[in-house]
Amino acid sequence: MSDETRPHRTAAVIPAAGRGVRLGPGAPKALRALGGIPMLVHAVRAMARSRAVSLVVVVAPPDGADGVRLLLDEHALPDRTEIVVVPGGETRQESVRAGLGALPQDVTSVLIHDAARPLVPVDTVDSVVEAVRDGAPAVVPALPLADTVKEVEPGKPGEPEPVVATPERARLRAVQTPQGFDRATLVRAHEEIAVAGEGATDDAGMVERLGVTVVVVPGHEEAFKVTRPLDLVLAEAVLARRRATDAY
Ligand SMILES: Nc1ccn([C@@H]2O[C@H](COP(=O)(O)OP(=O)(O)OP(=O)(O)O)[C@@H](O)[C@H]2O)c(=O)n1
Ligand SMILES: C[C@](O)(CO)[C@H](O)COP(=O)(O)O
Repeated sequence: MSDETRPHRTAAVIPAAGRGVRLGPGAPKALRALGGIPMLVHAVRAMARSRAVSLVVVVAPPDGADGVRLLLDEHALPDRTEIVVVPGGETRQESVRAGLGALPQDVTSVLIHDAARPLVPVDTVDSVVEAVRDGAPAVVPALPLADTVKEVEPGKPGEPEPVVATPERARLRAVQTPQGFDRATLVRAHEEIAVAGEGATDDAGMVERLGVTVVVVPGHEEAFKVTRPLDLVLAEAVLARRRATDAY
């Protein structure tokens, strides 16, 4: 079967194996409550809300896959979406690779979505899926920046850092997830691109290093990443507003 006639199947991989150090002490971030429900459950529901996504692979903390499976079984999730749980790794990149390894043969495109972005709207998910299905090998949702950004020469902790450049803000975008990929392209990036230390901060960056074009579609303010304590305050407020106005 040629690529044009092969049926599309889209899966989402949710890396959820991080500790959440910047959020402060407590359970792994993905398991912390947002509106009384673990952040991970919100993220799985956000992917499952897209009719294009028929499989979600959750990448759990390395020693927590059984616990995450039990937790997901306790919450209502759509029957039409298959959910698989695998253990993750020490870096985000290792965790994503573990998720990719769990995909069945028939999956043609993959979304990688942070558990830490629990409130991404379904329209954002669908616009990423659509761009991949239309032929883009790599797609990221993104927003223009409100702040001016400086490039600095990192110095010693506590010392002022010299500014080396001010990139033109109009050309910058803050990138979110889900990031969508042609499966073969993303797998190749994870096989060929080695990133030292903490690993790559996003998957699209690895695909860029292959020399493959990554395109941007509009992101959404509510797809923000819960990273620090103030983000959790904002997420609770957004969720409370949704619950008051939607059947959420
Ligand atoms: N070894 C890791 C590290 C991160 N992640 C996941 O990657 C996403 C984005 O990472 P981030 O927001 O940085 O989460 P943490 O690594 O948990 O945060 P921190 O850096 O504050 O510890 C999260 O859903 C996180 O669970 C992962 O699956 N495996
Ligand atoms: C993938 C990502 O969410 C895109 O903005 C981001 O790079 C993740 O970074 P983190 O430091 O691992 O949270």
